[in-house]
Amino acid sequence: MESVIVAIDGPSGTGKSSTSKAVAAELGLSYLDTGAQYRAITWWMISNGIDTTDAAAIASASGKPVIESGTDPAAPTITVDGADASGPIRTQEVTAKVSAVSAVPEVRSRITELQRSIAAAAEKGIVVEGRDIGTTVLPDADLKIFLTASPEARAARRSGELKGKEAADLATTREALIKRDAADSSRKTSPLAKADDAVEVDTSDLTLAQVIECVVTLVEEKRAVK
Ligand SMILES: Nc1ncnc2c1ncn2[C@@H]1O[C@H](COP(=O)(O)OP(=O)(O)OP(=O)(O)O)[C@@H](O)[C@H]1O
Ligand SMILES: Nc1ccn([C@@H]2O[C@H](COP(=O)(O)O)[C@@H](O)[C@H]2O)c(=O)n1
Repeated sequence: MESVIVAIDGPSGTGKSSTSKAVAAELGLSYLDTGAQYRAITWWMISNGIDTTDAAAIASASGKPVIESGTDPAAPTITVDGADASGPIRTQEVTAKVSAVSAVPEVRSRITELQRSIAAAAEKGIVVEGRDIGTTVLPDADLKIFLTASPEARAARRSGELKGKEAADLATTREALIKRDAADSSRKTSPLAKADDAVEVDTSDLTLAQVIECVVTLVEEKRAVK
């Protein structure tokens, strides 16, 4: 079977990671979480005392960390300078600072190059999820999906996920999602945006299983005409 490249973009909490992992596993493809890479570089900046509001300092340090992503959808990995970063990149501090770090053009060009090389090395194909995959990273992807969902649905999903850990109330979670999306959509360099040729799927009233089935069908249709 021919290799296939699938780009899945959308705002925070729309189901990109869950859907992408499941679709890749079902179709025998690799999987890349590009948000984890931006979180990893943000974590490195914080750990190394770099002021995440200082774009010049971030730009000059952006080439230093070595970030590696494992692309098995059953067990994706992320390391920074050889150390497992999968836990530390999910803290609220990293979530609050990642939009500022990922807006710096030098960070984006470095991470974009890394993403393209990972996609090119995926022999059977890959599902890559993020914010600018269809518009900038892989504009020639075979299939582009843009997932959306209402802020209410997304906040409810996130609150359920955080229960008992760093849980916040629904309204606070909703505001935080909206704020992060606004920052990601308004940055100058490759903002969060739907590619003109992307298929938009509103997941607000769909179960995760329904979204996965929808995307698998779209990939199979593309493969059939390749
Ligand atoms: N269609 C759905 N129905 C109900 N819950 C869902 C659905 N899709 C995803 N979820 C749940 O919502 C939460 C967020 O999903 P996920 O992490 O996949 O979103 P995301 O778009 O990758 O978010 P982010 O960009 O913030 O990483 C998870 O707990 C996931 O299980
Ligand atoms: N292609 C991408 C992917 C992510 N980002 C930035 O990373 C943040 C975290 O992403 P998650 O998917 O893990 O929530 C996101 O808010 C963006 O700031 C990006 O810029 N481009």
